[in-house]
Amino acid sequence: MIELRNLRKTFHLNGSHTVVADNINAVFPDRTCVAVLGRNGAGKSSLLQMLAGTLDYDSGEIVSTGSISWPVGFAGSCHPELTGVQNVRFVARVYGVETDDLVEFVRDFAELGEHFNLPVRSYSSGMKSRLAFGMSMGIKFDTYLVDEVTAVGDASFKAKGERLFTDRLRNSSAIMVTHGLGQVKRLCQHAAVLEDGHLYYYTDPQEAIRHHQELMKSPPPDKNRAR
Ligand SMILES: Nc1ncnc2c1ncn2[C@@H]1O[C@H](COP(=O)(O)OP(=O)(O)OP(=O)(O)O)[C@@H](O)[C@H]1O
Repeated sequence: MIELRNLRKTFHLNGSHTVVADNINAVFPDRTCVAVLGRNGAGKSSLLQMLAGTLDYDSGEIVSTGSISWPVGFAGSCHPELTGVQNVRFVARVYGVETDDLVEFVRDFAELGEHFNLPVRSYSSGMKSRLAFGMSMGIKFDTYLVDEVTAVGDASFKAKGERLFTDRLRNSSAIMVTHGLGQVKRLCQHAAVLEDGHLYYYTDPQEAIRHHQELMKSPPPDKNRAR
């Protein structure tokens, strides 16, 4: 379970202030996959980073009862100068899991071939995502944070990724940022919409999708206005 209590986050850049979380209160329950929808720039990735503990917030609290993954997404969470294998070994040690088991799991899942033994800086963005997704899914977390990454690869790879993710969801939760509404319907039991610093939480994903689609018809709010 993860609970947000009056979570507030503002970015300050060149004299402008962007409020991405305006005193958000929400509970993400155990063993539930929750989609986070919202327009570009709403603050979805920032929210995942705050949940992972990699981004500070201004005020409020994030209370959690279990382990939380790093946010798995396109923005590489791997060291570019290390090979795929070295990155996996490093992560295995950090999270205290059996190193060889995780290497074999990721080798099998990510299908990187020879690249697995080459520096990550030589990978395509899809390869990096496959490596990061494989590493994350190879470790048993109570909550997986996923940022669009299941959209990576060709149709058969996507299906494979989704099967693995679905398997993990039997025992874990996930908070998944996605623009893929089909995926929300297939994978998520709940969904939330982030708009103008507010998080609208729905126990029926269809309602969240309707809300999101309605919002997308109107221009974005002025995030820089004083409040
Ligand atoms: N380090 C930063 N400094 C200043 N502003 C930032 C920083 N990081 C993000 N922002 C701004 O905060 C807002 C939210 O960004 P974020 O990446 O969280 O949005 P998002 O909903 O994930 O967007 P997308 O759907 O495009 O990926 C954007 O306006 C972005 O420009």
